[in-house]
Amino acid sequence: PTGSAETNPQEHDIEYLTPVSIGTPPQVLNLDFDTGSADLWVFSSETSKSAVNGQTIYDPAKSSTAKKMQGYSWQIAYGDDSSARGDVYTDAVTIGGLTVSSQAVEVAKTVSDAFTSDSDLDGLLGLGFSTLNTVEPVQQKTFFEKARPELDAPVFTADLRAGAPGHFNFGFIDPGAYTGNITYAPVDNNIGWWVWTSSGYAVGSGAFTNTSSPSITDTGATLLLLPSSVVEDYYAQVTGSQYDHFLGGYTLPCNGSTPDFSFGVGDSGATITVPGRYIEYAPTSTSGKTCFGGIQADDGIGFSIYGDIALKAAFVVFDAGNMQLGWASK
Ligand SMILES: NCc1ccc(-c2ccco2)nc1
Repeated sequence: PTGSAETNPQEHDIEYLTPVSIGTPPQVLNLDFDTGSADLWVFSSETSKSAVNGQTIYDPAKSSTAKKMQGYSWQIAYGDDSSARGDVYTDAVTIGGLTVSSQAVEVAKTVSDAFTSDSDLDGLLGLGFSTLNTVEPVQQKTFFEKARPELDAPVFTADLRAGAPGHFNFGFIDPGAYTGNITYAPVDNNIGWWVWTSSGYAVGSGAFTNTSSPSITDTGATLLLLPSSVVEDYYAQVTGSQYDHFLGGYTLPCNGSTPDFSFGVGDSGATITVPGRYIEYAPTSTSGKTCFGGIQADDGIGFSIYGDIALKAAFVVFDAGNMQLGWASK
């Protein structure tokens, strides 16, 4: 079997939400597919009423296939300081025609304010390695790891688009979704993320700088976070850019003249080019003249984070069979 689901950008492409059917009869929730975590959690009938603000909830009592995992619980905190916790059920979960009959569905009892404020997001679906899963007393598998043995191929792909619907596919690589070749880099899953080594970068039409940096590919992150040396080099070539201490990041004119950013994959010279307009991430004020930069520093994290700003420019293959990450232009 395979699965193919359309994923939709929220305002400013801050996150991408994908419809997921849970239970019998199906309850459809819009989830943030996150290769940077491994919990599938949802707003639910158990979520404190004051914390629900327009989200669609999953109610296990209305599902004939829901089973409570007695004594199981979960609690998660993300890099942006958002968090959630609750109980665990198993139920049927279907994504783009692909069904896992008994998937751990983590129902939220409490969520942090940031989730309450995001009325479009009904939960997250982790696509990181299950060693990151927070369920106790026994860690649970992700949807992909549960589906993997049945898939035509042990892969899933992300095809995010700037301001337009894209796709998450499971079990196959769509040859029509990319141009040129897919270049693969080995993945080290020891810390649970999809970790690979970027080989360098170029600014605009400038020379390529060879510099290896450990990176994670994170569909649940909005921006492209890179080593400060790279970020300083990039913005030094962006007229009118500056570091805004109040905002805690670089800003630049949103005037369409921002240079592209290219990053290297593997040592065969393959690169992915992020158009400069993607790096004019979002206006910092109603005047719309200044934008917050889509490229920021990865200081203090320990590796670079290739989030949606980079992913929008590529077709990405998460190949668990060969433990490798494939990048292609599109
Ligand atoms: N990188 C995982 C992730 C995804 C979304 C969110 C989030 C917070 C408020 C709304 O959304 N936080 C963390």
